[in-house]
Amino acid sequence: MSVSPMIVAADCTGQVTLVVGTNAIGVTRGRINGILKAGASAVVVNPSDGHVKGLLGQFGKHELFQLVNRKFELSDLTRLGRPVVAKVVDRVFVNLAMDQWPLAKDIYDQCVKLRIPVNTLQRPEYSTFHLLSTYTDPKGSGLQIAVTTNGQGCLLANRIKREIVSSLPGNISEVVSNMGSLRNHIINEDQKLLLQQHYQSTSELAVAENGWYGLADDGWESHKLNTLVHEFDMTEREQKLKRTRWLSQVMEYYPLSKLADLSLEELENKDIAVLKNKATGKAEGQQKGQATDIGMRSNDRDQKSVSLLETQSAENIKNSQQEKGSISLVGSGPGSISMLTLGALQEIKRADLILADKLVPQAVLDLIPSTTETFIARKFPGNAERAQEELLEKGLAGLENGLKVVRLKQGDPFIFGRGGEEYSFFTQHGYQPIVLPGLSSSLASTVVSNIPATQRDVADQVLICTGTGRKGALPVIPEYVPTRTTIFLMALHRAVVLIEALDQHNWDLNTPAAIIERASCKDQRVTRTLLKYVPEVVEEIGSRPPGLLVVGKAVTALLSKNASSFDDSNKYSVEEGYQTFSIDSSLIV
Ligand SMILES: O=C(O)CCc1c2[nH]c(c1CC(=O)O)Cc1[nH]c(c(CC(=O)O)c1CCC(=O)O)Cc1[nH]c(c(CC(=O)O)c1CCC(=O)O)Cc1[nH]c(c(CCC(=O)O)c1CC(=O)O)C2
Ligand SMILES: C[S@@+](CC[C@H](N)C(=O)[O-])C[C@H]1O[C@@H](n2cnc3c(N)ncnc32)[C@H](O)[C@@H]1O
Repeated sequence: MSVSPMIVAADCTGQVTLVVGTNAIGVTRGRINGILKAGASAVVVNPSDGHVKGLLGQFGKHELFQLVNRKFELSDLTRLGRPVVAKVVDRVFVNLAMDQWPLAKDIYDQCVKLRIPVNTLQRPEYSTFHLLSTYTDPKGSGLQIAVTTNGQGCLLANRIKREIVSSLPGNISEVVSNMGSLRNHIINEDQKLLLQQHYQSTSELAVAENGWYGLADDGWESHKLNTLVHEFDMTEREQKLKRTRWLSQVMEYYPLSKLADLSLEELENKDIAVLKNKATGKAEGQQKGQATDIGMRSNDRDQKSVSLLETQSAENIKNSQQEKGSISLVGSGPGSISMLTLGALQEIKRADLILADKLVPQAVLDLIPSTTETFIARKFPGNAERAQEELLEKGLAGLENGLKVVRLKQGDPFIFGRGGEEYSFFTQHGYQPIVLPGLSSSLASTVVSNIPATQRDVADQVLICTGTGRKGALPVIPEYVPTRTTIFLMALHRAVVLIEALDQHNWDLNTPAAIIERASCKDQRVTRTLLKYVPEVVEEIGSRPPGLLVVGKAVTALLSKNASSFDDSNKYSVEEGYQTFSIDSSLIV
């Protein structure tokens, strides 16, 4: 297995960092700056020279900066440090000229012996750690982004870091600050209360795995994100942890830029979370159903603040009292907008009211005109049924007010999308829904993962099956057919019980399997393995929802022999990313 250095965020508060030499003064200044910003003392050991004057001018007044004006001695490593660690320094940067490499090697050898982390400029062989190209949010939200190419060139790392930072929403600082304060508030309120209640009656305080938060963080361990919660008979603990769980779901699923506005009461409110533009009614001069330019909409969407949980604007209701509304159930495909049908695109443009699945990704949501009321169902574990009811009620209210209502569903409406139920609901209320098919993730995910769902001499049939039935029940387990490709949806959060059930029904556990997450999205991940390893692999790689499980020989049919042989010493392979081709925006009118 290839080795990659461990990337950590080291808390250096109060530590002592030695800087030996001031060669490459620009780098030295950067090092000192970084040390001081991390709350550590920077002790520069260097005989007087021009650089020293400049350094004193820049850092001399900083209480954590110290200059030792003399040649370096090895004993500095064990006498300039903190008394609490017997004066051994905590970290060393060596910035000596190339002709002083013997001293650099001596320092390195001594640091290794004393277990002091050491970085020697331009000498990775004399370094036990290296710095990364780092972005720190200047607004102080706490967000930091670090990139390393591990020796392939710091300029490249800098360029990649800039690309990543520029791809973030403009309000990312507010997103991080807001979500951080919500999380701390909830943990301090809910979990502390539970901790007190829970531990007043038991002696479990001693139980090792309960850290400060006191409770297993099922909200934060990603593979447990979708653990089943029995909606109508939650335990007191589940009730109290509901806000924690919903916060982790919102962090995982909601458009990033919208998290800056999420408020505490919106995590408590049983109603549907909404993404609604504060503007009332339609844009100036825009007639209902008239397509407007996407460029204007997308700018508006970023500039206008968006609030959650508001009812339909009075303007919309006034404008449409006189007409009978219409409803369409629209499949939005697996995620990439290149897989949106033209029909779906047109419905999105012409809707007055959009009721979206939480799984509909931001790329598709961004196509929605900024003046369109948009509601995202909060179908989190433990709230699926209630959110469904509220969504239908909102749809009915819109129809009765004469609106063009679009129920924007993930993938295809009739593949595990409750499309049939919704069709019946609206028909029973006197509205004839139009249903527009979408590319289901079940089949699209095999294509984008190079898995031919059927192929001569490999697979002559395909089965799409749920991993989770009503109230979390297991489905009727299908028979094992060696020439079948089986695609399990809503299955990864319960891989253990599902694979146990397949085993009990004589499935060959050595059948190739693929965990496909966020298919067709930029952060797609395809993990190939064998059926028997799936539960432990799911736990090891964590969850990047939504994801599904494909089982069958087709999983490795297009791979080379050695790329598809898995065993106890090589249990899985991972492919990251999907190079979606860019869509010509002139096609999106
Ligand atoms: O991690 C995973 O493996 C998938 C977890 C996952 C589930 N639902 C989900 C996802 C996708 C996601 O959130 O990423 C998310 C999910 N489940 C469903 C939908 C479609 C919709 O509600 O409009 C959606 C997407 C909703 C949205 O995006 O807003 C539909 C659903 N949930 C369920 C079923 C099966 C059924 O009710 O017969 C069905 C299909 C019904 C049909 O055939 O049309 C049941 C289900 N799915 C699931 C659970 C356990 C967790 C939960 O309570 O939601 C449960 C238990 C329950 O709802 O009672 C798992
Ligand atoms: C309730 S089903 C909705 C299926 C949707 N109607 C369709 O046709 O794709 C939700 C499940 O679809 C799967 N899913 C949806 N989008 C996905 C994606 N982009 N990549 C992988 N799996 C996806 C996951 O298994 C998720 O648990």
